Amino acid sequence: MTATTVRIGTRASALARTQTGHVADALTSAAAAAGVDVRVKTVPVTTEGDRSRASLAQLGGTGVFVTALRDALLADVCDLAVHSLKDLPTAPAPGLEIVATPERVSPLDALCARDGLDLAGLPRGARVGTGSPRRKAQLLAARPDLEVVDIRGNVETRLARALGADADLHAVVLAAAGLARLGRSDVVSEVLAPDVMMPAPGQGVLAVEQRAGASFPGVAALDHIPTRLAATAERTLLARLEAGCAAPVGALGTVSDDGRTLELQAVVASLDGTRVLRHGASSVCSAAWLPGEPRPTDEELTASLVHDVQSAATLGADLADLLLDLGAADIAPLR
Ligand SMILES: NCc1[nH]cc(CCC(=O)O)c1CC(=O)O
Repeated sequence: MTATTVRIGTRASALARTQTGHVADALTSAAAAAGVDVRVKTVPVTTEGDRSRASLAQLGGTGVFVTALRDALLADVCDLAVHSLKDLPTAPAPGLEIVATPERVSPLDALCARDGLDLAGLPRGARVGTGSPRRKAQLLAARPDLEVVDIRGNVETRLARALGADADLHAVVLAAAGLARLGRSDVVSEVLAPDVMMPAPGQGVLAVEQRAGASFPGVAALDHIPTRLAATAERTLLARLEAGCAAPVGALGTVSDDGRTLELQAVVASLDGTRVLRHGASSVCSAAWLPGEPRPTDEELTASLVHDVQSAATLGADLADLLLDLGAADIAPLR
């Protein structure tokens, strides 16, 4: 049997390489289970987001990590690209499609503080680092006394600001998923609950992107249905708010264990944390997929999946409309 070679483009950062490695391993196993011999070749790609020292807000946020990988896909330099879904603009990319969202790791944010302190235990006026307006707003809503410091850089650089020998901050806030993928969950002093720190839409979800219409063995099997439904609701909400990834907007979708309900919670906050709009809604799912049971075949899934994805999108759009009716655009700079 001849092996099919699949080229996966990846950014050079440790987080990107780890994420790509997870997907590459899962792809090789899924293809092998289907009786296909797949060799994965990793193609390194550099992006503006990796090169620049400017803050995310300065760079304009949306898409800085993504464009070079997408160009590589379109130029046929690679076959698949692995993105953090939360870094992907909500607008569809012409000529490309997201073919799989593997099972989500934790969606939540994590406080990494000196001396293992939790948020409530930080001293008055403590300096906490984050480059994210969403995290800043919610930190200030919980603890108005904190001094939130704008920071940038890869995960290790940011951790060093709070935990390194020359630390100048009391704590930093990072995505729990990124830390888990890097094997650095040991530095987490508190996983922040969504009623304190609503995560970014798509946080903790990986998106596997390809040229539209392409087909590589094993890739479709990487898709995790509850993850796709949650991500669809979160990202449709973000798109309907016309908000970018630098807007102070959080959202979290959760599929119930019986597969019958998709719950969506969302937060829109003012940048100084003094006003926080929080709402939730839910929709009914077909329960065609149940956690712990083997994944149905695509043929079995298609009709119910199309229906569930559509309901998830409607849930996100309706919750966004409700937030807009309640004054979301007056509270937060959405664009
Ligand atoms: N914007 C950078 C980024 N993009 C994805 C992750 C973490 C992993 C994820 O959310 O999937 C991070 C780092 C962070 O926010 O701490």
